[in-house]
Amino acid sequence: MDLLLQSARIADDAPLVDIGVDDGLIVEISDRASPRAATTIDCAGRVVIPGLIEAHLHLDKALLDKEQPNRDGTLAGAIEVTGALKRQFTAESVRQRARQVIEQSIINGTTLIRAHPDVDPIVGLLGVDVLVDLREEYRGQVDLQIVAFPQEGILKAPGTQELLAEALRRGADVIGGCTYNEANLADCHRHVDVVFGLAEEFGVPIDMHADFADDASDPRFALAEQIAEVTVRRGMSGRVTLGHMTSLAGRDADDRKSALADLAAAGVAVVPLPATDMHLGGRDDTHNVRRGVVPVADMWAAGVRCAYSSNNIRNAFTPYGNADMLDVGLLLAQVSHVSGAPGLARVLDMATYSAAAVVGVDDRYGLAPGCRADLVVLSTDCVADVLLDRPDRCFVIKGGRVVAHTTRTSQLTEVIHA
Ligand SMILES: O=c1cc[nH]c(=O)[nH]1
Repeated sequence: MDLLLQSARIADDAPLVDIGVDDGLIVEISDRASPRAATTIDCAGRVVIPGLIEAHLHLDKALLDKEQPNRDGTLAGAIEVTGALKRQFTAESVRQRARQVIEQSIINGTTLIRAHPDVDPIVGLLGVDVLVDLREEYRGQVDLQIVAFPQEGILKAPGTQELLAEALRRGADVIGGCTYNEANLADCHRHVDVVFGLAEEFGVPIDMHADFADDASDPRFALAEQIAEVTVRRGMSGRVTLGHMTSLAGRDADDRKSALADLAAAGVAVVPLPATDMHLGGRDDTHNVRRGVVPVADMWAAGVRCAYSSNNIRNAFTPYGNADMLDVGLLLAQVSHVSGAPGLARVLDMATYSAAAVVGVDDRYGLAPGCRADLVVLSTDCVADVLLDRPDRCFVIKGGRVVAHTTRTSQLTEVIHA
């Protein structure tokens, strides 16, 4: 056996287990596995979870906030500032910033990142090319999926459709979209058609930014039902994901329920990005400022497959973040009025099992014999408290190999009484 995790907590209502790993896979979970292993980690009752999945991250645009912040805090402001900064991007600058965030992610227990590099006439395929290289460089430490993302629109930025096709030829795994950045509703519909056409031509899944606005009063930001209909008609159920979808929060309850029912029936997944959605949303509200995050309890009730993610790290879209999925999960819980063990477990599920289904790697994901050994040992002894405790990622294991560990120099902390 290559690796043995002894005395691991994988459920609060069951005894501790030993987890045996061989050849990159979990081969045994039992109350006492054979102690013969090349490497043994004594978990001493600490929680082990499957690797965290960052389902939506703009690595190419990370860490730009010191260069130029977003002056008015709006989505339009973020696109404008970043559009200007993009003109100075070089392969080296993108690589260096992306590497920093990839390594932060690994240290924080992420074992798969779905990255959305911009593809447009400003940057061309720079981000895609750099990420294709980084996908190889980090193979075995973290899996990278690459989404070709038309941030500037497709109809609005002529030449983008051809660049998207070339990105897929050069190795992008997923076709992206950005419906909200088209000039009118007809172009939004054409945008959706182009994206589905490319998905069919290249046999790839779809992951679009859509309905990113405070409310759905402008039909350009109310495409949920149309995308659900196209998904079913074009036989793409289970292969379409939509990021943001914040305008769902601004619809009245019945309308939202109906849109979510359509998305669930069509097998369309939704990924809220709470740090960005809250930061950019509600900017015109003078009182009772909106939270601007799609209500997760309604998605759960409707049966919509969902994940959450960081989206951006420290740039004009999101001037926060440490690429830490547990941090973002706690934010999502707080923003969404989620409390109690069952609710918090569902939020954690959105970063693990449900996220694995969203990005299409759920076949051998999890804590069971036969699953890939992508695991995180946390400095807490209670599964229900994983989000609340903000635990250290003591060991991060990718494909059965320890790829990061955090060692506290002192475990002793105490209050000094007068
Ligand atoms: O369109 C968007 C929205 C959020 N973050 C981005 O990078 N792009």
